[in-house]
Amino acid sequence: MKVTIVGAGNVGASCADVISYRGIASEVVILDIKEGFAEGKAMDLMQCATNTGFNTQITGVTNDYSKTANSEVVVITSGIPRKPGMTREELIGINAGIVKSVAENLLKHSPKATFVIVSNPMDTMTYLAFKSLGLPKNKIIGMGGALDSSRFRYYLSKELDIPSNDVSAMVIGGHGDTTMIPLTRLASYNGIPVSEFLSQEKLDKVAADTMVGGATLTGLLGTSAWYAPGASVAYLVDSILNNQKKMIACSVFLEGEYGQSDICIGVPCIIGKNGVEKIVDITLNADEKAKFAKSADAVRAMNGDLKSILG
Ligand SMILES: NC(=O)C1=CN([C@@H]2O[C@H](COP(=O)(O)OP(=O)(O)OC[C@H]3O[C@@H](n4cnc5c(N)ncnc54)[C@H](O)[C@@H]3O)[C@@H](O)[C@H]2O)C=CC1
Ligand SMILES: O=C([O-])CC(=O)C(=O)O
Repeated sequence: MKVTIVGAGNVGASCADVISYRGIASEVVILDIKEGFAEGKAMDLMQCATNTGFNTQITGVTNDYSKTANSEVVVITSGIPRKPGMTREELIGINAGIVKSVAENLLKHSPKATFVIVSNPMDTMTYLAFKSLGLPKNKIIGMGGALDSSRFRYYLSKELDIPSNDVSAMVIGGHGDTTMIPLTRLASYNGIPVSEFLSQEKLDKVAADTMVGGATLTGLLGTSAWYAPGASVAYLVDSILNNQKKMIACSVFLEGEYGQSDICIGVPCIIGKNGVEKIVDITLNADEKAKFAKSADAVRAMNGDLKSILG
């Protein structure tokens, strides 16, 4: 099973690391535009093989798309990350052109691949990929919800003083500081609603911390996060390649679900060998519905900036 990751930077390399370490794919190709960079990352990662015990073959290439041929999954992390004080949306000017050309090159060599879009602003980059590639909607998946949900579970677990894996919780909506919707009402501690254990004030603080989780890390690190993003992409790729049919919040093209159309935004999806196997259209309460509509308005406004690039 072959996976290509474009962008050998922080997120791309971290993703390749988790995919190989966990044996998710037999072959990983990392491609970057910077001469020698992907080759160097691949060599460094391959030199982990004997000490961590993996058998995945990792190859690095400089802009040679022929080496990506017949990948089952392609991951796009190429583009610039934000710096402290910036929003993800500010990256659109540079990243849109990069994502479009990278996606088109990948498609030429792997026409059957499922595309996973990571570059920010992710929902708009996913919409761009969907509109420019002409692939069926199940083949284009934006990664953001898996990461945001893991941060939500982290913040809840800290507040509850329990292991993260005992928390079940999901974030839907846009992958932006103000557009994410942590579904607090549905979050549970081993099946028991978290509202049984935490005050509304504490739950509101957890939701607010989750929404700015990426910005908090960008402030601390000087660039955006990579370990949890890389692991979240690997988790998604695992569900595709190994047909796990996990339910994961992903940015996907909607046609009426959640009252929205002609937009890519985060909703719960069943992810398997066909990419998006199913969109899980749950009933939101009035407050959640209003938040979702507002989030979609913001994402749609950002998509409007693609007019010149989509023609
Ligand atoms: N959706 C999500 O949840 C997350 C998204 N991101 C986004 O992922 C992107 C990458 O972040 P990092 O890895 O931290 O950045 P980075 O700067 O470490 O790596 C980006 C890599 O892309 C390469 N690149 C640029 N243009 C290219 C092209 N045309 N073809 C091939 N490679 C190209 C660069 O040379 C660089 O190595 C950013 O846009 C960031 O905002 C980051 C974390 C989470
Ligand atoms: O915060 C950023 O810019 C990168 C990202 O999307 C995340 O870590 O959630």
